[in-house]
Amino acid sequence: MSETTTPAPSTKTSKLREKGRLMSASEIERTLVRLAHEIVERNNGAANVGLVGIKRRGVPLAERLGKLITNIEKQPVDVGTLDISFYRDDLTTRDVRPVVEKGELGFDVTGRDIILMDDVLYTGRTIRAALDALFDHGRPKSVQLLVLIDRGHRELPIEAKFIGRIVPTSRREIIEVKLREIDNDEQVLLMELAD
Ligand SMILES: O=P(O)(O)OC[C@H]1O[C@H](OP(=O)(O)OP(=O)(O)O)[C@H](O)[C@@H]1O
Ligand SMILES: O=c1cc[nH]c(=O)[nH]1
Repeated sequence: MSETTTPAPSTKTSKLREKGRLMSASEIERTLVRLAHEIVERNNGAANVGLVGIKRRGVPLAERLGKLITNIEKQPVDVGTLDISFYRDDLTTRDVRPVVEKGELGFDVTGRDIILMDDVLYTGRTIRAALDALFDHGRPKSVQLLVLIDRGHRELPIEAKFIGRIVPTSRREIIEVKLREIDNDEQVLLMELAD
């Protein structure tokens, strides 16, 4: 993947201040229950569905949705992982390239209805890289995108089919999704770059 863009201000190099909480733990849970039902409804069940989470926070989302769908449909659902990391050329973050890390996805995606999932959808570049990576593993029948938060500012023609919450944002704002499996915390915060 050789592609450049001007990213959101990096949470790793910039001072951020909290503007408010967008979702609590119980709101995240209820949203995932709703999304599980939507996936089943729009795919006429889950027999051909496979879930693929993008590291890092797409992975616990995929695992949780896998359990929820299994409970609804009373049959197991395949859950896999794609590892997309960002290569930042310098710490001023003017130049960012999504990099696909080599590794097993976990199941054969060929002919399957794949629900690709991540925590935040912003420019769409992570998803674009994930789609390339997914097709390196096989040829799905369909790929449907699920995100917990859609914050707008797309730079590519990529849209989610399943959305937890649409949050209009400015480019100075950042969505921080915290999940207990990774962050030992569970909430969604709206942050802003401090002056
Ligand atoms: O639509 P995009 O502009 O590609 O942005 C969305 C991506 O940004 C975040 O990852 P981040 O780089 O913050 O890494 P992290 O998940 O490891 O914190 C988020 O988890 C998405 O994967
Ligand atoms: O606000 C943003 C933008 C990209 N990725 C995030 O996690 N939050």
